[in-house]
Amino acid sequence: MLKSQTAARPISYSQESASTNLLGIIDVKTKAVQNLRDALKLTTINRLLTTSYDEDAKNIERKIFAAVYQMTKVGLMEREKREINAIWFTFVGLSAQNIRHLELCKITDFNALFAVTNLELRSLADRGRLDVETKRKLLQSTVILQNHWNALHSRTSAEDPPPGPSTPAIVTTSPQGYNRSLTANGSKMITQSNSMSFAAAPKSPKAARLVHAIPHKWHRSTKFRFSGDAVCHFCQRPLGFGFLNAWEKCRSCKWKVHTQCKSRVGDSCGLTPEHLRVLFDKLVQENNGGMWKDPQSVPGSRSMNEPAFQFPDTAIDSSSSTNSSAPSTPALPAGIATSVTTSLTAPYRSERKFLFPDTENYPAHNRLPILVISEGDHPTTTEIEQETENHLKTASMMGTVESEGTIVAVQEEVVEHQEMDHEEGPSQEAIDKFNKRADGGFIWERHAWNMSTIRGPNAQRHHTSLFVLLLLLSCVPQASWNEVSIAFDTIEFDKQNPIIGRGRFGEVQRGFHYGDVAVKIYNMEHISDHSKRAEEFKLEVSAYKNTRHDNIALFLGYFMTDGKYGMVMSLSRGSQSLYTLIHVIREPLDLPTTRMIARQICQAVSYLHTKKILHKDLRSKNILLESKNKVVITDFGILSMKRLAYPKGKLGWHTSRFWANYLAPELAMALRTEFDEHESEDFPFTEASDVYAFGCVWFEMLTGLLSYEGELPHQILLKKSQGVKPVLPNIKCAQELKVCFVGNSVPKNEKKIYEKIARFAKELLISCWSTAPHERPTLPDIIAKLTAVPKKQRVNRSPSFPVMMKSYESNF
Ligand SMILES: Nc1ncnc2c1ncn2[C@@H]1O[C@H](COP(=O)(O)OP(=O)(O)OP(=O)(O)O)[C@@H](O)[C@H]1O
Repeated sequence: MLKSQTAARPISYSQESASTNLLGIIDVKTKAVQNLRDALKLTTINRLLTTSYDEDAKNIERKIFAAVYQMTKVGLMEREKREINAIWFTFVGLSAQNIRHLELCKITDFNALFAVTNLELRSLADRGRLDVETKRKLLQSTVILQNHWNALHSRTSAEDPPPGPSTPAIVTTSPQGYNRSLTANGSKMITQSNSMSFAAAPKSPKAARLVHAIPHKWHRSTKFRFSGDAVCHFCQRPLGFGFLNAWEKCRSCKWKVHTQCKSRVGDSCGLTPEHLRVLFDKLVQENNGGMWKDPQSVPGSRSMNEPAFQFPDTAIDSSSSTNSSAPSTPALPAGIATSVTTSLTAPYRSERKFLFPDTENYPAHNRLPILVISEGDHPTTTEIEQETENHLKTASMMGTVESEGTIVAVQEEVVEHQEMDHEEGPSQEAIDKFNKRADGGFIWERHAWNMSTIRGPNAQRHHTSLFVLLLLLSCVPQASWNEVSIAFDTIEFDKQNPIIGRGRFGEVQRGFHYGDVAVKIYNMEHISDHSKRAEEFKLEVSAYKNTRHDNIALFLGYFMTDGKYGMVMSLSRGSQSLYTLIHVIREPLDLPTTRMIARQICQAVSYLHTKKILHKDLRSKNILLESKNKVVITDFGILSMKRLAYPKGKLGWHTSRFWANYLAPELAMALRTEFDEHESEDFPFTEASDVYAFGCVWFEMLTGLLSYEGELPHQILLKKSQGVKPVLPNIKCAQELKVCFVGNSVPKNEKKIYEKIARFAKELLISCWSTAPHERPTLPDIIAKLTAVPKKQRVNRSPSFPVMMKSYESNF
């Protein structure tokens, strides 16, 4: 039976060459690979992928998988893993181009292949424009491979430590300075998809569990709690409100528990953000080649408000046990499963993922952060609550993706009158704080945020410069602030049409001050201590004050008068942003224009980075069209988590519309449900997160669409946290790029150049969207690439381009 089938379906050329190539590797890993070669000889791809195959075929299949599995155990090098992966894909029927695409999407070995969910794989296949049949084969073969993998794993786990696809050695470093090497044995997969029936993975032997002992650092809260909604992480009962609550909070893992529950929690607090970062580096960047794992599978999910990473040894209540009756597979949030009701409290789940042993149950407080969209000035809390409620009701009723809600509120009158000191720089207190930081142990300060400092791992490198900057602010003769201070009453505001627009952090008015100017009046209500507002405002403005770049809105001066805090800048004549051009006027940009704008954005942001300033809010709305061949960027360094948390309430973050669309995955992962002053200081904005945002703007210019267009903010957060990248939709951009995304027919004689340009555009996009921040290109790299982009002989011009942008051909 077996022989006759083999004879009927000879191995195709590609399979033969696949197995021949394989031999090169196999020489070194003889025994294991010999099995694979034998197995490959016995079968054909068609049989492998048919759903109704007979017993013999199944046996052959098993042999293949057993061989592949064995092979992975013999300790392959990265290159070999990559090669085998490519051979496997060839064997499955993927073309070299398909394989290249998957590799670009970080599917370079089995680990990476198994780390993506079925849905993600489908999306990757769509993005790579795999034809229907190849896509089917890829999906099906992956499921089969994984299925066998699990079966083999369960058979061998008793004898060997299972080498499964997500069993990396993890090294965590604790603040106490000890290193430990952890091996996540017994990785487990769960499935919610009916189409997949993975063999149940066995529980790992007790001895192989991770041991994790970082003592909690409890401190008793003396805060007055307005809301009684927060629950004890241990017993899940309310913590209480007012002063009548007796609860304590761990400074490391942020668990809040009743005092009486504390003794039952155990003394292992899990992973601090620092641990998480190291762990992520190991898991995500090294093992998965940039693909985010499911937040539940790695302790990094702590950053999404999950509880500390608890292992069975330290399990604290029945709900965290695998034997618990608590549902371990809660509903998939909307946006992942198509018809699932939108739920803001839905825990993160995905179709197929690895879990560390005994960790799949997380308590119910594991929530997605809520983003309340506010346009214009700060809405009142009631408005926000009402809006959110309506929003949720609609979303849950419809079960579909709807557009974002918008709250536009009238600016509350600023009643406070404050004594202003025009002459002062930041206070001595602020400078002392920075001194302290420069001296020794680094403390994240709120000022550091607002000063748009370089964050995260780079901070150590940069805080000295920050200190220098502050020192300059204080030591430079007072005149430097005086020179740029403008008396409010010397500004003439346009009486007819004063307001240019309102943003989340203030409004921009048209004015005259020795020429036309734009005056941005800041909301400073998020600083409750009035005496600190001026200082805070100056720190924000200092980011502008110290910049001089052709593509950055020109700072002319500032004022602080009668509770009004404002900045005067050059008026961008069109008062039109890139956002308006792309999404309101809906102007398709031709390639030279796209390239020119992109280059100018990169130059400006790169300049900010050299000044140790992070933009933190780079998006098309903050890119103004200054003239026909010039853009300027604004709104940099203003965004802070404290601002987003205002007004305080039980609800989440009050963000501008589409804020989540531009948020780098690591930021989405770091976003918690509640604002915590100490945690938010550590929000990981970096140069790389600015590069990610640039990728989104690049995407917008290419496609005329926002990334994740039409999706609700929390769905976007969820997808980002799971490494699901936006699907490339139909492209409305210039003809030369269309070929890349939708394969439109192009003149034959220009096809090659079109393809080259398109490939460049796409690769730039993919690299900026790398999940691992360190894999994103730097801005100078991007500028170099943009400069080298192939040029087309004839430029397609957009006839309906706005007045200020008639032609850019001359630039190229
Ligand atoms: N220098 C400027 N010249 C002309 N128009 C400007 C200038 N700066 C900002 N604007 C316009 O003023 C409006 C409000 O800008 P602002 O930066 O306050 O908010 P936004 O970016 O639109 O919204 P948000 O900050 O909430 O995302 C925008 O339409 C923007 O294009």
